[in-house]
Amino acid sequence: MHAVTSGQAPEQAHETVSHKIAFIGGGNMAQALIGGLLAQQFKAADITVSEPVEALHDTLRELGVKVTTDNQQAVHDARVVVLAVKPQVMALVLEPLRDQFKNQLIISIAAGVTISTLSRLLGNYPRIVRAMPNTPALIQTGASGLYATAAVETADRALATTVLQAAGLVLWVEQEQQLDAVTAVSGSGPAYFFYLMEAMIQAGQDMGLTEAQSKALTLQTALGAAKMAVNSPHSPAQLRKNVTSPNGTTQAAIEAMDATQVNVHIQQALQAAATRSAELAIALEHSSATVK
Ligand SMILES: NC(=O)C1=CN([C@@H]2O[C@H](COP(=O)(O)OP(=O)(O)OC[C@H]3O[C@@H](n4cnc5c(N)ncnc54)[C@H](OP(=O)(O)O)[C@@H]3O)[C@@H](O)[C@H]2O)C=CC1
Ligand SMILES: O=C(O)[C@@H]1CCC=N1
Repeated sequence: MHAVTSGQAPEQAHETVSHKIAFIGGGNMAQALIGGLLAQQFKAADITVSEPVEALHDTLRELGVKVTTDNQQAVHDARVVVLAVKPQVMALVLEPLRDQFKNQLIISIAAGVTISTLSRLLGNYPRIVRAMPNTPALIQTGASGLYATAAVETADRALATTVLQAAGLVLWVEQEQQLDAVTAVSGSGPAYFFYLMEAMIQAGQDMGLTEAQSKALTLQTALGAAKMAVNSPHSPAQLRKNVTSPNGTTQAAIEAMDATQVNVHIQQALQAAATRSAELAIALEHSSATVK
């Protein structure tokens, strides 16, 4: 795997790039990525979002971007097209766009939709990068896994890196299958931490704290633990041991987690996410319509 951390993008990315970006689908993940782009060097006037749900238009317009319901119009002048619709509707979305791509780099962020499926749906259009970002993109602390076939040129890889780097960490994988693992770890990952936060906030309340108190303590602890894990030379395992005094309170908590094999359940949960990603890939491989 090749990691490209956030910060200065490769030099090629800044050559003759107009940065005109079209998003097909303007939901949660598109909005998160747009938030990251706007916080970096990208101009709102260069971003067009095609989104059929009128209720989302005001939210999108507040970001300053152009909003349309016409996918063909959105992709027409774009240099980069981000496919940000659900995997299940990708075939329906791409069918009318099949002949619209001439000079655009396509970045698909849809879980489980393979390059071969995208390429087939687009009449063998070659300039496709798959990316798996996550919602902290909104605050430029996202993490994205990227994959492209060997046919995709360096300049297009650099451009994809530039776009996703606006959202945070970029990491290229060498095999497309690894995107299933990326999806399980970081694509879906924010949800697992929110799930843990929900449980901790509830536990604090059950033990006598107010909701506000428990929430404040839980969120600050999550922030502190994440910052320590990112900045410390020690592994997460060592940092955990540092909190765990012999026969103390943390040991009691960890023993309770080990007794019910919480770690095994977490591994099984991530495996389920990766399996679902692979299932979507298989279901969509020969599809020309919607898939469950
Ligand atoms: N949410 C996340 O954390 C992440 C999501 N992803 C991927 O991003 C993609 C989008 O996910 P997310 O943003 O959560 O989904 P959302 O449902 O929030 O956004 C997708 C939007 O696309 C709209 N849409 C449906 N059909 C079309 C069409 N024909 N043309 C244009 N837009 C259309 C949807 O409208 P409607 O509601 O009417 O269908 C919806 O508003 C998915 O493929 C997902 O796998 C990747 C990484 C993380
Ligand atoms: O849940 C999903 O399918 C999408 C992909 C990764 C995060 N959300």
